[in-house]
Amino acid sequence: MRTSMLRTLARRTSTAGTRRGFASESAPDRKVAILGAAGGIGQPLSLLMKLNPLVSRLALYDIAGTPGVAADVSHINTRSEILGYAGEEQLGKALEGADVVIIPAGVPRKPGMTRDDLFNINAGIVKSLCTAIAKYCPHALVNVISNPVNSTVPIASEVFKKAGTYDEKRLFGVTTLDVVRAKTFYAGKAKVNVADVIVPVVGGHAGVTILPLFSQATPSANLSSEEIEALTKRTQDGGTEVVEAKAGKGSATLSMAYAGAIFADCLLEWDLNGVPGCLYSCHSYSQLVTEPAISLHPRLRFGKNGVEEVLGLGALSDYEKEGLEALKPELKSSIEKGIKFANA
Ligand SMILES: NC(=O)c1ccc[n+]([C@@H]2O[C@H](COP(=O)([O-])OP(=O)(O)OC[C@H]3O[C@@H](n4cnc5c(N)ncnc54)[C@H](O)[C@@H]3O)[C@@H](O)[C@H]2O)c1
Ligand SMILES: O=C(O)C[C@H](O)C(=O)O
Repeated sequence: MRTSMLRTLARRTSTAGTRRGFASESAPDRKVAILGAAGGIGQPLSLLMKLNPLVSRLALYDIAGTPGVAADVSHINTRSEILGYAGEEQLGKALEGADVVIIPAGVPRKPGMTRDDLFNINAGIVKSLCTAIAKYCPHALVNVISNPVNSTVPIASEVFKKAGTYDEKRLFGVTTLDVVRAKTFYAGKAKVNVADVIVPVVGGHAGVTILPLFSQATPSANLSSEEIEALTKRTQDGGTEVVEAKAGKGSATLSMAYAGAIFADCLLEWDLNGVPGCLYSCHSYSQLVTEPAISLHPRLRFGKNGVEEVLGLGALSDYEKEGLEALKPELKSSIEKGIKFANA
């Protein structure tokens, strides 16, 4: 269902000039803030969020470079008003009244690095941005993209706990890109229409902590265990595949912007607008933190107050059961590292 978003957006924007071409005035006012908006992910994500008719105000914040991005994006003839903010002194204004905050701020990997190698720089960035979120928009839904996600989300939750604003139902690590990849790779191997594919992915967002559940993939296909293992490995190494192909010029940006945009769209439609009975079956890393097991659940049901129900893992194959046991120590230690940093 999510994959139809861009087609829908394209259709809506292509009818510009008609009443239907823009979000109706009756759609609720929704402010989305992107922190790190001038970066490799931030720019295409700003574009995609500008195309989303559920957004009425889009605040683009970065330490520098946002006036240009904001001027550029603001010329697109869609509903949202674009607000550009640069420099720490403008962070509060960027966040005030935000319903959804998306954080792609921070440094990306180069070949040979792990995501955890980014911790020293990105942990501090996420901590300070979340401190500001707690102050200026404590009830926002917060989507953390900055790596290492397995540690930055715990940092965010600790900051919010200290500020008294923590709501486990409103904080998300964006691992949607793993789902996007799993669907693409599975469709290619199973020779099925990618638009029809559903693959739950559980765990965290780094190497073996990413666990795609191909045994539950639909449409089902008769893949061999070798093929399933190869698909699993490719999904786990998808980020590295891009980092190596970019050869020092960063990591996934365009596919990440897409993944970040569809997840935010899901929250805007299903959570904030309370569309009933919807199930987002492809993500997430939520409600985690002190209890890693909780973060392993892939399916979330959204309601007006964020996550309303966390559904179970479903039946796992023996291979997936092994993968699940293998990922727990690394995920747990990354979570603990984040918690320790936030409380130091
Ligand atoms: N969760 C995922 O699946 C996923 C996927 C891809 C990348 N990432 C991560 O996203 C992050 C960003 O990647 P990128 O390719 O866009 O990097 P980038 O270097 O191109 O952009 C990062 C942006 O963050 C900004 N920034 C730095 N400090 C900031 C601060 N304190 N406040 C606001 N903005 C700040 C920079 O100015 C820059 O514009 C990296 O940590 C990367 O590892 C995560
Ligand atoms: O691999 C990275 O460093 C970026 C991101 O986490 C990804 O999965 O593409």
